[in-house]
Amino acid sequence: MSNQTIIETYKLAKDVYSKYGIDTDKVLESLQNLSISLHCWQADDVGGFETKASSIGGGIQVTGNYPGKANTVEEMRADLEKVLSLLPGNHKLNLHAIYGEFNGEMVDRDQIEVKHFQGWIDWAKRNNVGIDFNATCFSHPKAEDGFTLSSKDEEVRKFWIEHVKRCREISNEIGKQLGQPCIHNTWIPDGSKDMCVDRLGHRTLLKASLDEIFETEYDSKYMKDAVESKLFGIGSESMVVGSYDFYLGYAIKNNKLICLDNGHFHPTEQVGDKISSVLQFVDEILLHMTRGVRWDSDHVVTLNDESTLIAQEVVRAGALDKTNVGLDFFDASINRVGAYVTGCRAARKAFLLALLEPTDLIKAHEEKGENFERMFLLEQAKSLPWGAVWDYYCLQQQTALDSEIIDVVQDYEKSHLLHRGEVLV
Ligand SMILES: C[C@H](O)[C@H](O)[C@@H](O)C(=O)CO
Ligand SMILES: [Mn+2]
Repeated sequence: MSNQTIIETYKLAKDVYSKYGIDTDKVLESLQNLSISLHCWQADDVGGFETKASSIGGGIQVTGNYPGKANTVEEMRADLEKVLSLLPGNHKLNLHAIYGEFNGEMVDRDQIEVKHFQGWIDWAKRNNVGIDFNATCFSHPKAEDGFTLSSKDEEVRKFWIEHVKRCREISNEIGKQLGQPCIHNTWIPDGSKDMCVDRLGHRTLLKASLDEIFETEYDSKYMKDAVESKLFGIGSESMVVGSYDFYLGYAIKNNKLICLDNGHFHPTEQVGDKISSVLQFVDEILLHMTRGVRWDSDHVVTLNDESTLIAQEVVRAGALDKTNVGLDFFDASINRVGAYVTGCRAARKAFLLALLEPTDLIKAHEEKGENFERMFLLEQAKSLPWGAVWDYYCLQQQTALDSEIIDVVQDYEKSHLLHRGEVLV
């Protein structure tokens, strides 16, 4: 499609939306202000750059051995730069602590420092992105029995407390250097495969660990804390210490962000439905947008009912400025750059659709009890010409159109990904 056709089609779409009271130019401004945090771990199957790499643990699993995994920090940065070039809008990079540059040194998790992440901070400046950060409390010998911050082994618990404290300190420094808040998210794998009778004991220990970790207060200009719950993991099917009840209570009481990962709930629960509830009690939320498929919480995001409802509920609540959008998926069975591009573009499309929704009109019907009319308009909104608005946005942002993505990703696969070492699973 020529640029001229895209512009003309956009004008027609703009006209259609204006009849529903929607100003598409304003919508695109809001969409541009939405920053999406791109998780680094899709590039290398949650491997990281520690010298003594442990295999992935903590109840998460990556399946597949598609060629082209990023094996070095340079390869990962090249992939991320390629991905960013194919995404419209603003972004952050979401780093895990295992992605430091340790230069062949064995640096254990309780020893990490800002200097190990300086290369990423400089890279972020060059690429005009912010950074978010995560303690890595899994894939480590001291996490092998399934407990970290809630461990009854005091030495193990102290080790992980020190790790998370250091991660918060690093996050604060990242925020200072980049001049924007770095969200530090705490997710731990702790849980039990089978019936655990001392749930109270483990949860009491987790609370005590978090209280100790959060004793140091940082300026929210530079760093903010989030806590992430989970329903179950592989090997923690019967009890997860950091459950939703636990962390929602903790976040409300201690003024932390609650991280809502939509792969971490029962499949019939809707994270979209939780947003207007939790926002009554917490100032901000962190989203981990993902796609749960049966037992797996981490398939690539698509524009499905779930991602759509999440975005709609954020926008309907007027809560874009209270919502930090992150992605969380890892699929090693397909081209990883393609996975990023699909997932991130789908997440942004969900927000575009939500911003284009004629919510005031629909609400007016709802308030009159006209529920057929509400349902019909919601259906109609699905086929309004939002694709024309998306294409125009991509053009405006000087990034590839959907129709160009497959070729670009295939070219990169041929020129870069296929020349990398074999992925051994
Ligand atoms: C690697 C991430 O920290 C991890 O996916 C976490 O956010 C999670 O969702 C665990 O299931
Ligand atoms: Mn997550």
